[in-house]
Amino acid sequence: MFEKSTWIRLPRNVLVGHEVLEKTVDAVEELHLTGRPLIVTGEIPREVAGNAVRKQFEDRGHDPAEVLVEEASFAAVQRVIDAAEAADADYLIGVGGGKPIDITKMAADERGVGFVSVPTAASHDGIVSGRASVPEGTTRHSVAANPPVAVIADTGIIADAPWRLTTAGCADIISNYTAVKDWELARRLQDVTYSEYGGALSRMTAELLVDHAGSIKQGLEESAWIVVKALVSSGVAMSIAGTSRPASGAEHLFSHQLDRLAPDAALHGHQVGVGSIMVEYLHSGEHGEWRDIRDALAAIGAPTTAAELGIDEATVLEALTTAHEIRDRYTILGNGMSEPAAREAAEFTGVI
Ligand SMILES: NC(=O)C1=CN([C@@H]2O[C@H](COP(=O)(O)OP(=O)(O)OC[C@H]3O[C@@H](n4cnc5c(N)ncnc54)[C@H](O)[C@@H]3O)[C@@H](O)[C@H]2O)C=CC1
Ligand SMILES: O=C(CO)COP(=O)(O)O
Ligand SMILES: [Zn+2]
Repeated sequence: MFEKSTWIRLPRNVLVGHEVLEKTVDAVEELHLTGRPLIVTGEIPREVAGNAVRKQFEDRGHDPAEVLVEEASFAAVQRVIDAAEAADADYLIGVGGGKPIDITKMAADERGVGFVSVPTAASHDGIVSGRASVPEGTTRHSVAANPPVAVIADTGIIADAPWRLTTAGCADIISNYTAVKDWELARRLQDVTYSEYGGALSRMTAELLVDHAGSIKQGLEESAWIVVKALVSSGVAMSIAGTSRPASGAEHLFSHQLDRLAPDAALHGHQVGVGSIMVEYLHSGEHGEWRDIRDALAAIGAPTTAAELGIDEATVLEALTTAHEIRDRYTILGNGMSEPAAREAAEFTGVI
């Protein structure tokens, strides 16, 4: 008897392009979201877009409340829930990079209200996804949450953001290559549920981005367009799969461990990119495709070494040898790498 079922949650309105920020209220009204919004943002994103969003709602007779968050943590989620309760907010608007957007996503889910995603940087593929990534103690949760009901990605704002944020988003996409390999491996070895569509979409997104690498250039709004479209596509792959697996394998475990060992040393996307070089080496050996990953990262100007990340050799090795402990997710790391094996992989690939 056929007993499978799936529930794919996707955003309804996805606006990407020039000056779409001005259409935020239109996109919200079209969804019949009514009542009071709570804008969740950080210091910089507030300047870049939050204040403009706030004014737009005020001009249209809404009365937005606001709360600032800077870190991805369960305490920050609780602060946003408390702020939403105090303001009697009917829906939430996350404005910023990956952290405010993840926090907004979880707080909205907890309160059972809708949320709108307003990315101010193309730095991560959580813009559209129904997942949030939050550290807690020695572990890192990939939390299921409802995806945004609307996404407003203004390519003018995103093109003006520091270039390193865009290269981080590209690297987050390039890491899909190894994430999908880990997922396939987990299917073969552990009978983990695999989605052909989620895997194929994720891999195709990385391939398209690499094919367009030559047109991804600093200051060009068209580059922001290419990268945001890829981030949307990668987020949809996660939603189709119902897990972050299509976009998060051993290279993400490595990055999550770096976040613990060297907090705020480097951007999420840059860390997963460097992780991806080594993880590809572990998958396919010295003659494998790790050089292609390294060269694709270098072509868009993302870091390919520990030194470029600003992280020392010992920390890289500790992150590699302990990454498998971060969560119960089977990857090429298996039950863990020995220190000599980690050193060999990091040295052979030129990461250290
Ligand atoms: N939910 C999901 O599926 C995913 C979640 N993530 C999570 O997202 C986070 C990483 O995202 P990031 O954006 O790197 O972190 P972030 O939100 O900390 O942003 C990085 C920095 O860029 C600044 N910034 C943002 N927009 C700017 C602009 N227009 N101009 C100048 N500065 C600007 C922020 O203030 C911050 O200092 C991590 O917590 C990661 O785990 C990453 C990928 C997928
Ligand atoms: O960063 C991610 C995809 O790019 C997802 O991270 P998690 O697996 O921690 O949810
Ligand atoms: Zn990521």
